[in-house]
Amino acid sequence: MTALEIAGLFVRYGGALAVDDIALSVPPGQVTALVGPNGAGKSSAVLATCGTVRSTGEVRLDGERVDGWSPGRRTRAGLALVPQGRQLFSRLTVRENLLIGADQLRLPARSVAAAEERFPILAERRSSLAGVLSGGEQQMLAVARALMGRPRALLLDELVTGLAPLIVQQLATTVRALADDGLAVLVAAPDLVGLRDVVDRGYVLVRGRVVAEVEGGHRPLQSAYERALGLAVG
Ligand SMILES: Nc1ncnc2c1ncn2[C@@H]1O[C@H](COP(=O)(O)OP(=O)(O)OP(=O)(O)O)[C@@H](O)[C@H]1O
Repeated sequence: MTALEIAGLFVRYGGALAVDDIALSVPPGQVTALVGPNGAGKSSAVLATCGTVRSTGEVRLDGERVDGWSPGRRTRAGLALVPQGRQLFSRLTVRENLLIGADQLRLPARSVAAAEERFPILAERRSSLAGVLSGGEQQMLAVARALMGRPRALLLDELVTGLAPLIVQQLATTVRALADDGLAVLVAAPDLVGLRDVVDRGYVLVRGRVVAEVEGGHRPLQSAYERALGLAVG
C-alpha cells in the first residue's frame, strides 16, 4: 500500500492558485522527488500535506484520510516534515531543540539519545546553540528531530540546497538508508543536484500543476524536468 497518497490537492493564497489539483503517491521504501522551479508550488504542496497551510483535497496516510486533522495529529500519526528553513530554535541548544521535538511528539525525553546517535555530530554538539551550527549540522538536527517519532512518511523541503558537497553526500546517504528501511520519503527540490543517487521516482511541478510523473530513477526524471522547462536539446 502507498504510505502517502495525495489527490485533488489545491492551495490558494487569496485569489492566487499555488497548487492546482495535484495527485502524488509516496510509496514506502522509495525516495520520491517533487521537482520544480522556484515558485512552482512545492513548499505549498508539502505544507498542505502536513496541514500547516490551508488546502482542499485528500491526504491519506496508510489509507486513512488525515486531511481534516490538525498538523500535530498528522505528525503523531507518522507524517514528519523537515521544512524549508528548518524552523529550529536558534537560541536554544541542540539538546533543547530535540527535547522540544520529543515533547511535541509526546515522546519521553530519552528519545533524544537515539536522535543524537543518528548523527554523531549532534551528540558532540549537544550543548551548542542551534544558531551557531553550520547549515549542514542544522539540517541534520532538523532531520533527527523529524525522525524522532519513527514516522511512516518523511517530507523534506529543500534538503540539500546550498549545503557543502560533503554534507549533501551524508544527508543523501541517510535518506537512502531510511528509504531502504521502508520509510516513504518525499523530497521537494528545485533541481536534482545532490539527489542523483537516491531518487527512485518523481514528479515535475510547474506553475502548481504536475506535468510529469516519472519512474526509473533520476535520469528519466531529469530529462522530463528539462523538457518541461524547455531546456532539452533535440
Ligand atoms: N504565504 C503566501 N502568501 C501568498 N502567496 C504565497 C505564499 N506562499 C507562497 N506563495 C506563492 O505561491 C506560489 C508557490 O510558492 P511555493 O513557495 O509553494 O513554491 P516553491 O516551488 O516551493 O518555490 P521555492 O522553491 O521558491 O520555495 C508562488 O507564486 C508564491 O509566491
